[in-house]
Amino acid sequence: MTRTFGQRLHAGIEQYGPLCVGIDPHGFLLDAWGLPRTPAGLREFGLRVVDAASGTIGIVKPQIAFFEVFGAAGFSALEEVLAAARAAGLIVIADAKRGDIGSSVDAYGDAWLTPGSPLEADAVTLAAYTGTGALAGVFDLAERHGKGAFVLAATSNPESQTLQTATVHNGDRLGLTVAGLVATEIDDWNRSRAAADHAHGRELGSIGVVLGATKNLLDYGVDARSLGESAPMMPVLAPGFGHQGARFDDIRSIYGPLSAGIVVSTSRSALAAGPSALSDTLADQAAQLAGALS
Ligand SMILES: O=c1ccn([C@@H]2O[C@H](COP(=O)(O)O)[C@@H](O)[C@H]2O)c(=O)[nH]1
Repeated sequence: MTRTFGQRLHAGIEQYGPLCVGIDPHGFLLDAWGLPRTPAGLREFGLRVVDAASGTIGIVKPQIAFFEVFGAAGFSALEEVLAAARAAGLIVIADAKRGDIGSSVDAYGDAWLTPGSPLEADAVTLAAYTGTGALAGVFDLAERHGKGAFVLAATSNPESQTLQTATVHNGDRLGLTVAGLVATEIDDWNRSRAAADHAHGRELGSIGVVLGATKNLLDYGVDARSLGESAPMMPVLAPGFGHQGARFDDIRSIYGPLSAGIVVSTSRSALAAGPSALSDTLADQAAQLAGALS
């Protein structure tokens, strides 16, 4: 029986903690790492992050945009990095932020989540501007293959506020913010799947949301306290630490009970350590995180 993504994520967090390092080959980081700003540089950068993460933490998150810059050659480098990360037993979240009408977004699901696909990852990030219902085909595909997805709800950037705090003005979700609506609908999805598949007793759902750590979630209309009571609990991908200003010590106050299913993402604040110190830096960050969550 294929384990669900939620089960694999839960096991990974139990073993290594919730730290996830981004594979974000910014130009300034390639320079600092002594690597060229070319597809070969990206490949080397990605493989070194995989090496440093392997055996130290459990999750990596390649930022697809940096690979896309180089077209086919960038994607070829990415394919090697994804394969190496998965072969090392890391959980790979492709931060691709895909979204479209259902008939097209399904193809994104095929690309990122189908076993054997050149870009196979364990989970992909999605954007719900077309409505979370449009993403249902990807959620179904993910479930069939033991994969996952994280849907943008309250993003960490300052520009997100006006759109994501706009309120729903009709239907049975009247008064929810856009961020709250996405989080509620994803929570509902996980609960409906658990009900359909009760025998597995899942601890974490397989479809999660992105909730930026730089935000007061209640201001965005996301009630972490009530969402955290759901079974299975919706996993949360949490960017915004370090470079964007959020601190591990604030996790419990930001995410409340959702902290139990959180994936804590750091990119620049870890990667700035450079390739030879990266493994130690990740170990330090993982220890700080464990302290903050104890
Ligand atoms: O709301 C969001 C969604 C995604 N991200 C991505 O996470 C990393 C953050 O990088 P840092 O260097 O740790 O700031 C990056 O890939 C973003 O695209 C996000 O920051 N916020």
